[in-house]
Amino acid sequence: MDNQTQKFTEEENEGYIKIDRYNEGKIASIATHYKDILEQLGENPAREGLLKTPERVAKALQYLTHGYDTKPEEILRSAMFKEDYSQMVVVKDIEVFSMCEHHMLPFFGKAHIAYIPNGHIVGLSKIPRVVDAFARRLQVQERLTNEIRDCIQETLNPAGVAVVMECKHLCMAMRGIQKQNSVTTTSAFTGEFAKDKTRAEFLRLITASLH
Ligand SMILES: Nc1nc2c(ncn2[C@@H]2O[C@H](COP(=O)(O)OP(=O)(O)OP(=O)(O)O)[C@@H](O)[C@H]2O)c(=O)[nH]1
Ligand SMILES: [Zn+2]
Repeated sequence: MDNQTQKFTEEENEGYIKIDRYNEGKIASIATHYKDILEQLGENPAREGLLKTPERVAKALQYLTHGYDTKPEEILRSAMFKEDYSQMVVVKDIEVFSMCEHHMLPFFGKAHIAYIPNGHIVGLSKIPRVVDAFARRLQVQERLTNEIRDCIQETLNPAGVAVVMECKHLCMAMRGIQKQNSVTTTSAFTGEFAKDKTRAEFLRLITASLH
């Protein structure tokens, strides 16, 4: 890879990325389009405050979609440990920032995730890292919820996975229907969480965090 195509530094085989370098070619191209967009909006891209805006927006967009360059399964695989623990592990109140694929406006909120180990546990930080890997793409909340569930289920092979996500969508708040307080809840379960009792225990553990 040359400097034009290598935009981020991949951390040693762990599938996630640290943004300390942008794809300069793409930044320049996206910035050119944003200069045009500013003009179309009736702005003057040559005024001082806007001079660097097209480039800033291009970098921000590249950051906000950097999940495409991650390998969520490898994030999990990089810290899986054999452990004889078979109770529910819950990581709750994970901040989520994503962008809806319809309007490219943010949606954000929290994810609550549980799994029941089946021989292996995973490094706790890797669960929020998987959330970010899928959230930092153009998404709908439903697909984001399912992708996180499927990645954990298929990679860690636990006895069950539960994902509950609550988000506010700015495309519903600052435009369109303009409902500032509505929150969307999505959920996805596998394995043991299909059972009412297990699911109820998970929901009880996250109740205080729910909207
Ligand atoms: N199911 C789902 N819908 C979403 C999500 N994010 C945004 N949307 C919706 O996507 C829909 C797109 O509908 P359209 O009618 O094509 O777009 P629009 O004319 O801008 O619609 P309004 O937002 O109602 O003004 C809207 O209803 C949005 O609320 C999401 O994560 N999940
Ligand atoms: Zn939207």
